[in-house]
Amino acid sequence: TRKSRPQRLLKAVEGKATLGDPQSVITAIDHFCRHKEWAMNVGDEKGSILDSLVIELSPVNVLELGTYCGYSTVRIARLLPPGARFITLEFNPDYAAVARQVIGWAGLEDKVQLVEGASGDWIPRLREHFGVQMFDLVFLDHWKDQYLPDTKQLEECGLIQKGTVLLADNVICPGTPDYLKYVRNSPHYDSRYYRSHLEYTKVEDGLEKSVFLGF
Ligand SMILES: Cn1ncc2cc([C@H](O)c3cccc(CNC(=O)c4cc(-c5ccc(F)cc5)cc(O)c4O)c3)ccc21
Ligand SMILES: [Mg+2]
Repeated sequence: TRKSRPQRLLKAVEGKATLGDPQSVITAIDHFCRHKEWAMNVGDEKGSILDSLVIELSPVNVLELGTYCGYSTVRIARLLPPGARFITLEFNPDYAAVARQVIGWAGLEDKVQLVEGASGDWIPRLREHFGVQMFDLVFLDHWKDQYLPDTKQLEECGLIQKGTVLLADNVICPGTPDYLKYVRNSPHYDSRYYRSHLEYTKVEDGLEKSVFLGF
């Protein structure tokens, strides 16, 4: 059977990137998606905004919802301080299999814990299973209608505390209207929109950064 898009993307990494060099993995994926076959990675333009926020925050505990092929996982993990803990949740086993290899090519497997399963099932178990108390940064990039329920569940589980930064991809395209309304209207969040473009296109999209102010 024909290879899947994630498998074709992985082939491009294996053919172009240098083993153990995260930047070459990022460059190989961006080149493949811009010139060969579009894929829903956060991409280079929004990725640069993500980079600057990770560098500024220097987070110790990071959660990513929606690994896909591991592109944003590599972007984030390559910038984390030693001893940081990074959990990324992926429910699709084919995506998870490709992501493990992409993360491995970047030489970042020791910095990332890829957990196979759905966010809603895992969020209530992160504290006792991984001994994590709270997250400094949560990157939301999974099903767009899951951003809001998962944010509420993270609040209820005490995994979002004063200072936690939520960074949401695709708040314009495909769009996350209910989530956006919530974080922008809630007195408990200080929210800001970083205008950009849908990965590898001229279509408007952007990232929403929301800092939890405490209850
Ligand atoms: C519950 N749970 N827990 C873990 C978990 C993990 C997943 C998967 O990683 C997964 C699978 C399919 C879709 C997504 C969401 N991503 C998107 O849908 C998206 C679309 C576009 C776009 C934009 C314009 C188009 F024309 C087409 C697609 C651009 C983007 O950047 C995207 O992120 C995520 C799903 C649910 C999960
Ligand atoms: Mg996205």
